[in-house]
Amino acid sequence: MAARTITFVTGNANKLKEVQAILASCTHLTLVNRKIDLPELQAASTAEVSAEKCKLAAEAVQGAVLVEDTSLCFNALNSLPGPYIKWFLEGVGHDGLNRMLDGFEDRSAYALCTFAYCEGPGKEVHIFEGKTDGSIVKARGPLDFGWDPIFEPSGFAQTYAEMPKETKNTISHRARALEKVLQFFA
Ligand SMILES: O=P(O)(O)OP(=O)(O)OP(=O)(O)OC[C@H]1O[C@@H](n2cnc3c(O)ncnc32)[C@H](O)[C@@H]1O
Ligand SMILES: [Mg+2]
Repeated sequence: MAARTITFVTGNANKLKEVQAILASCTHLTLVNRKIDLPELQAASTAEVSAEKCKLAAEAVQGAVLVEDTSLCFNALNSLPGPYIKWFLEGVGHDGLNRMLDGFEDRSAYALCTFAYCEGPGKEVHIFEGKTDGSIVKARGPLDFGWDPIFEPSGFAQTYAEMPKETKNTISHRARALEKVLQFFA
C-alpha cells in the first residue's frame, strides 16, 4: 500500500525533528512540513487549541494536515501554565518556572501533547493525546529545546534535555501521542 502523505504544520523545528525521528521507520505515513505560525486560540486545553489550529492549517494548506499543541502542567497549580507554557517560558525562563513552585511541596508536573488531524477544510478533526508524568527541577542539560532542561520524567534521574534523544523519543508525551496517530492510520 502506498504511504499516505500528510502535511505537518508547525513553526517549531525541534518538534519537527522529533516527529521525523519517531516516524523514521514508519512505512505507511509520510510527513511533509509547512512552517506556518498559526494563531492560537486562548483556551484551557491543548485539545481545543489543537483542533482550532488544525482547522486553520487545513484552510491554509487546502489538504490533509496534522498539527500539535504541547502543554506543561504543574499539579500544584491545577495544571497551569498548561497551553500557556510558551509564554511563561519566554516571560520568566527556567528559573522563574521553578520559582513559581517554591511556595508548594508538590513539584510534580506532566507534559501533554495533543495532535489534531483533519483530511481537509471543513472535515472532521481527530484528536490524539499523549502524557508523560514527571517533576520540575533546576535546569540541567542542553538548552536547545524549550522546557526540556527542567522536566525530569518519573522513573528517570535525567531531565529530558540530559537524556539521549532516543530515550526521550521512546517515553515522551509526543511519542505516546504519535503512537495513537499511527494506530489511527494503520
Ligand atoms: O508552531 P507550533 O507547533 O505551535 O510550535 P510552538 O513552538 O508554538 O509550540 P506550542 O504552541 O505547542 O507551545 C509549546 C511550548 O512548549 C515548548 N515545547 C513543545 N514541546 C516540547 C518538548 O517536547 N520539550 C520541551 N519544550 C517543548 C515549545 O518550544 C513552546 O514553547
Ligand atoms: Mg504554537
